[in-house]
Amino acid sequence: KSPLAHIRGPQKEHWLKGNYHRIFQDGLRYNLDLVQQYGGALTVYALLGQKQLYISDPLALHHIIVKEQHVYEETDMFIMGNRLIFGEGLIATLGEQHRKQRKMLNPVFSLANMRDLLPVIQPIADQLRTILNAKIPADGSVVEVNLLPWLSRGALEYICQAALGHSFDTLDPTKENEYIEAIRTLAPTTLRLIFLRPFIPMIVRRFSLYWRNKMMDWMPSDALKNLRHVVNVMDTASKKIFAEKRAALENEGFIGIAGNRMQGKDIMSIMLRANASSSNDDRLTDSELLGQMNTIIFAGFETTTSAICRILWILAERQDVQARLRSAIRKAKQDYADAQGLSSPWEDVELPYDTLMGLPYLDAIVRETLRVYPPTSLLSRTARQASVLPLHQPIRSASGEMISSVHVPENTTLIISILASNHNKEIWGEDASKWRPERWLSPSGERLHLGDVESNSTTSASLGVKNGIKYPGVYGLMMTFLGGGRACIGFKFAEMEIKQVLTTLLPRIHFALPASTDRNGHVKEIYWKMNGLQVPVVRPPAGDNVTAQVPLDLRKVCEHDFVAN
Ligand code: HEM
Repeated sequence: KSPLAHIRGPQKEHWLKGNYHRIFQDGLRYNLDLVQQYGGALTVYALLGQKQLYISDPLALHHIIVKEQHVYEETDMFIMGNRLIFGEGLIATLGEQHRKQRKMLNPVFSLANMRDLLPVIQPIADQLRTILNAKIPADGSVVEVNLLPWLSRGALEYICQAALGHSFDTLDPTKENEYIEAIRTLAPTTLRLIFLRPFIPMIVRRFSLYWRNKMMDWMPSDALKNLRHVVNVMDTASKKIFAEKRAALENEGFIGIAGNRMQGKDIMSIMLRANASSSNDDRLTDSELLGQMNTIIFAGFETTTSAICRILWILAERQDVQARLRSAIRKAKQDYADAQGLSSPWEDVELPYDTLMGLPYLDAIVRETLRVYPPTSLLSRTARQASVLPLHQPIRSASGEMISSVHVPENTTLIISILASNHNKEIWGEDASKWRPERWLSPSGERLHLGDVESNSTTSASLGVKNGIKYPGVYGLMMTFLGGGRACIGFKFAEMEIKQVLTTLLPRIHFALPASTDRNGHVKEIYWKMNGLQVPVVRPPAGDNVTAQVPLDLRKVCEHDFVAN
């Protein structure tokens, strides 16, 4: 009998899909209810009835992602699938090879390098604002704009310029670029092929590249052929950029494609320089360096787009919060302009990195949104050997006794519930599921968060710590960017980008939920699906519940859009 048999969980709900359709598709409430009913460790049925563990207990997660990370690794399906698409980058390697890559790459994402990258993303955020402004009527009336494609194009441009030091003019839809199109279509294409993912390890192990290509030719799947095209385009483009940077490094002593603003301060250039000056043991191969390029761009694009969309949607709904945030941004920009003797309109003032990152109310809004609505809500791991997971909070077993550890058989798949961890009432309080940015602020409005990896403080006042128990997350002790050796390497970049976009858009643009009605009198109601990532759609009857979109009403900002002094 499986040691998992006595761990409780929901009944199988579909002979083929188990509970997966409820968990991964549209399942925010479903996921939270599971944990409410069964606790921090439960079993669920995956495809074809396989039992998996679903974990949100803080101590168990500490074991999975920190203490026994070598046991609980990414699944073969994830690693092999990513290797086929991205090459030998961070999300396609395990164990010692992954550790070596992180050793090289962690310093590349240092605070000092983020400071250097802020001036790169500022003009792009300005360009986005100019584009949106051009759509807004000058007479103060409202226009409905689907923000998703614009925020997504912006996110792609920030990460391409930051990672490659190269502009693809992504915000100009008239300038088509094959590489950008490939990156943009990658996620939807792989989503269409999700049913093939479980077979990837078997196919990779049994068939050579020649036969895999033949199988692709024979299979009547446009999505599969499109994926092969996308991968080829990404591969060709990344090799070309890589060769240019390598040549620049060798010829000129710094890396930078002619005409770029970066002068070798982009992520790839920093990485190439660090690699060139490292010892033989630490040095990454060309194929590993190349593998990071598309990985970083892909990992940093949809996630931040989803986060920015979510914040703007919340601000559109919560006009009081929008006004308070806009006022805080005005004050910060005016103060900075006064201190520097700047004469430009306050709306156009660019805040330096430390001021931007230190704005308390902005910080509270970003943190609270990423906590309550983590863009990546669920992750998988495989137990590479049998192990025991201790639990902070005991659970009731199928036979009724309370147990405080779970025996995990070798090859068990585990689901890490970032969502349920961030909603844990024991850690975050009874109102854990409520979006309340004030929880990150002291009564006098100062920043309260003490839980970042850089912070040494773990006082009892610290948010995210209860009686010494905390999640091992790198950001505010929440699990949004994970923790341990595979934590998100780009979380500081994501935070900077989100804050820069908000401080650029809010001074001139007012956001509201769409108010106009269709011919049947229905208003568009935005609903967030949970399909792996959080995806905004418009609910029927005004929408189709499928097409990803964020339609909001935009207008010029006027004086009553600020908090009265
Ligand atoms: C709000 C935005 C973001 C969220 C919520 C997010 C979340 C995450 C999470 C949960 C992981 C762990 C995945 C796993 O273990 O399977 C991860 C890994 C990763 N993220 Fe992010 N991320 C964001 C933005 C970014 C950005 C902007 C970049 C690049 C600049 C980036 C680059 C990466 C990379 C390369 C990894 C793989 C790390 C490794 O395996 O060592 N992410 N991210």
